[in-house]
Amino acid sequence: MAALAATAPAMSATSPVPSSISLTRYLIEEQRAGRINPDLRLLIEVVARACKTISIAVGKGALGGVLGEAGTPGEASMNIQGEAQKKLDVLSNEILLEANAWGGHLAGLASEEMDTSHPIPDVYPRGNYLLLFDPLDGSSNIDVNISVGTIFSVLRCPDGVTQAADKDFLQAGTEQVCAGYTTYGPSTMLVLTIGNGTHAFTLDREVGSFVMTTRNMTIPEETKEFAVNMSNQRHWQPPMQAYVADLLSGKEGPRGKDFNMRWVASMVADVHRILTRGGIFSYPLDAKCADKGGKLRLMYEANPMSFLVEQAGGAASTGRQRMLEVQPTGLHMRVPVFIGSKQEVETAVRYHREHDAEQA
Ligand SMILES: O=P(O)(O)OC[C@H]1O[C@](O)(COP(=O)(O)O)[C@@H](O)[C@@H]1O
Repeated sequence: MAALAATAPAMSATSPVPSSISLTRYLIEEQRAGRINPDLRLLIEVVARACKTISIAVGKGALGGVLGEAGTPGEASMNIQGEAQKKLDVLSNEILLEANAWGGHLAGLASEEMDTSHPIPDVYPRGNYLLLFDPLDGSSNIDVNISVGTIFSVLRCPDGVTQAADKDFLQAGTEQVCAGYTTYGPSTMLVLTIGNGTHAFTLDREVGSFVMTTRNMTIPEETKEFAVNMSNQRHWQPPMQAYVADLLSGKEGPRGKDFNMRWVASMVADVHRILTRGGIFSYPLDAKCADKGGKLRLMYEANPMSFLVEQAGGAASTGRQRMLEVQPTGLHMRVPVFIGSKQEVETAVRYHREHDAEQA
């Protein structure tokens, strides 16, 4: 499947789901339709199974002794991002590495929690795909029992490469063949795209399998709901200041309507809300993260979420460029993020464009 065109599939309204279409049945039907091959189907099944294991660990919480910081008292364990790792960050990472090492579908893995890409041990067969993941997104919410999640993205390994190196992962988001996230909240849900719409599956804990609960998630083009960490406002650039000031000025202001705000501080939870009922999520460039190019990671967070949102009729941008067309310069590259209802993302982009034109 060549680079993703800029258009999502013809949007059919969110379709009611006949009873009990399991993830396995959905993937087999997609394979029969020639939209995925057996290797990618099995890779998705392996990732889903790892997420079930993570869901059990997250669900145990303090009873499982998995809350709190990793490392030893007084010596936190830090990741490549310079962040103190939580026990569940480390455990989720290990679960995903172990589950995907021996499957034979991968030529390499890359994790938000690891400095460099992870080779497939020589003892195991290798495959043609590259898997990238944020093993546990929303870490700051783990110990306070708020939804967290796992985010993943699949790329093809360049031809002729059997053991992938970091450079082989540096492909634009348009090259993704699959993306998804699992959110560990009141229920555990897997949201997935292989480039044929975005679909939601809920974990049936009795049966132990993911069952489709929404086919063709569709994001309303317009919204009255925005998500941003307002406490960063003083650090924002002028176009972001102007955009949010107009949002907050309500129906008396230039936007002519009242907006409501939500901020879970777990990207998976905020984006899941947007995929379910619309909205815009933004983590703009601000003075605190300007030296890094942004707060959120392109490869593990922005790209997979952008593929899912575009496939649901939404849009995703850095504020100045379509997210999926950004050329990665490193595994841990960070970007500003505007994602969600199409017209609202286009409006946020327009504030940046007009500001840049005035500065030119
Ligand atoms: O702490 P802040 O500034 O509200 O940022 C919250 C954002 O950071 C994140 O937690 C970053 O992700 P990680 O937890 O994977 O580091 C996002 O999930 C969330 O949207």
